[in-house]
Amino acid sequence: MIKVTCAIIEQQGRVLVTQRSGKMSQPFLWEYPGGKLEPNETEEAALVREIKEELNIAIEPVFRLTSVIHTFPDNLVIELIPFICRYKGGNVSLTEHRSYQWSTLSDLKKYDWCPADIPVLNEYLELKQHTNA
Ligand SMILES: Nc1nc2c([nH]c(=O)n2[C@@H]2O[C@H](COP(=O)(O)OP(=O)(O)OP(=O)(O)O)[C@@H](O)[C@H]2O)c(=O)[nH]1
Repeated sequence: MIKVTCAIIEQQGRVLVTQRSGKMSQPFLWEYPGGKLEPNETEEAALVREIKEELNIAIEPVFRLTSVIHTFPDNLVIELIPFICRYKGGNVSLTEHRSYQWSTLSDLKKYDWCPADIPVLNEYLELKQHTNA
């Protein structure tokens, strides 16, 4: 099973969402940016590294949500490990993705998400409803 970290990056009540490019697997679907853990890397370190590589911004992972085990049609299995993250600085510049948006919470459900991200989105919105954080 491949461990993949992903970041729910918050800034001023909005969340950064990214669209996969036509060259990637799951082309044009939306996701939380992130990527695979390297050997001996912590989840948090992998996420900070991937976000710097993919978006050129600095983040701080703050709160881990429940991970999601997802099996793709070709039998690839991933563990998607989400963290709510604080945006620390830098301007977004895309190196791999097709596009990005700072989405309001109420718009998040409108995106065409990677299937593995749906339970993450639901848990996140549930948490936000109950904490008002
Ligand atoms: N980064 C990221 N990957 C996700 C999400 N949801 C999801 O199913 N994945 C899947 O997790 C795997 C690892 O993501 P990745 O973005 O590091 O993949 P990669 O470029 O190294 O390889 P690949 O795109 O050729 O598969 C991919 O198969 C990707 O489709 C998500 O929210 N964020």
